[in-house]
Amino acid sequence: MPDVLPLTPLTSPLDATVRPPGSKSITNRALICAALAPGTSTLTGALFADDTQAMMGAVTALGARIDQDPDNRTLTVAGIDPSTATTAGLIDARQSGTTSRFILPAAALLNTRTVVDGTPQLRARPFGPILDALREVGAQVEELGEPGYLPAAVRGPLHGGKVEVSGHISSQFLSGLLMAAPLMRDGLSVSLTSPLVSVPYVEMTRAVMIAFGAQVTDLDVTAGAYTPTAYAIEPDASAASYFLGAAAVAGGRVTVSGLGTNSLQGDVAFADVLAQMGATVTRTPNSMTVTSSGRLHGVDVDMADISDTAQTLAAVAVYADSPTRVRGIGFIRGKETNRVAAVVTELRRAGIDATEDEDGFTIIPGLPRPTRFATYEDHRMAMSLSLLGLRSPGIEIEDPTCVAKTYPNYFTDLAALT
Ligand SMILES: O=C(O)C1=C[C@@H](OP(=O)(O)O)[C@@H](O)[C@H](O)C1
Ligand SMILES: C=C(OP(=O)(O)O)C(=O)O
Repeated sequence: MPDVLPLTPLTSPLDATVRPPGSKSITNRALICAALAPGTSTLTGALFADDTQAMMGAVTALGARIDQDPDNRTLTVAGIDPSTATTAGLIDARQSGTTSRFILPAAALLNTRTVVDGTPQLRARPFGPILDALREVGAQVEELGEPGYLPAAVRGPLHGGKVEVSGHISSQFLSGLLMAAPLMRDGLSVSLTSPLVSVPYVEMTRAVMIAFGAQVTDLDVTAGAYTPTAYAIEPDASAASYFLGAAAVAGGRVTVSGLGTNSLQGDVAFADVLAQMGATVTRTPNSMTVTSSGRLHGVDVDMADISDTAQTLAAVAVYADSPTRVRGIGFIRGKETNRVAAVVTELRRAGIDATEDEDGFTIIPGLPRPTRFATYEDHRMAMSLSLLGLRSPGIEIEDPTCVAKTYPNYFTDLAALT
């Protein structure tokens, strides 16, 4: 992959079927549950990318053993008994929010000290709420850098019981606590101290936990154990947004296979936003299709539940016939980069009238000029802005390999669409 990737606009409408790689969020949840289930679990359809390699390294550090079979997208996991396991002592969560926020409570189940750290990008993201909650449930927590940030050390065991956690910064704190909770002495009952963002991810957490034999109702988890399980992981719905967005931008039809009406992922609702913009969306139990003439209307939409697709929408909105306002996503300023500022800055450099709002952004459609887009070490900046290259000449993507965080073959799969 070159340092800068030039893109060539399509000359005819799309007519393609694509199956994105496995869901990052489901893979990393299944890895946690499998690692905490004494015995052998098999995960099929798994994602092989930087974020899931980070999680594999993390659970391995806690004593789980993983056999990777990338050709068959399968992981075989031999889980641990946290009451007797010992840790390798240091976990590098790399750039991965899910790995870091999910492994902290899991590591804190063990009666030995684990340090969790990550890249400078991850060190800049918030951890205060989960570190405070872990103290409340019995962990010894050391904040080794800035208070409320990585690196941090944790040591258990955890008595569990009642705990409060905020919901407005990230749902990952809650998901991480819930997944460790069956192994806490008293189980766990969580109260939220602020409104929850990314709600569908918590529903996903419960679904994966239940598949591995946990007892969880709403935010209450009963003490018990995980059961080793054979678990099938569906394709990544956030990744699918780029291909569905491609159909909207370039016109034509794109079908995403493996993501149907019963998906665990909230991000499948991105297709409904495209429908509001004028595209046609059809779903079957095992696929979704977007068909578009390329003529789109702007929308006013709250994306607090599906914020990983907000940048995708920003790219699509450039080609609508009226402005698009995205609300409810102020918290994405704390993701891989400040995503509100980054997307607005890059679209403005392309001559598009985009503005930052307190809780999101507004995009006034226009004709993008040839632009070399910066990507801020954010896979979603690269994948979203690539959609402009399908319709407008002279679009280039800097540092295209940053997509390796969740989708190493993205640009190959994008090229294969045509
Ligand atoms: O739980 C998860 O798997 C995720 C939750 C979301 O994060 P927040 O809860 O921080 O919004 C999402 O952006 C992230 O990509 C994956
Ligand atoms: C926010 C993201 O990832 P994470 O929080 O898991 O690092 C993402 O994949 O867009």
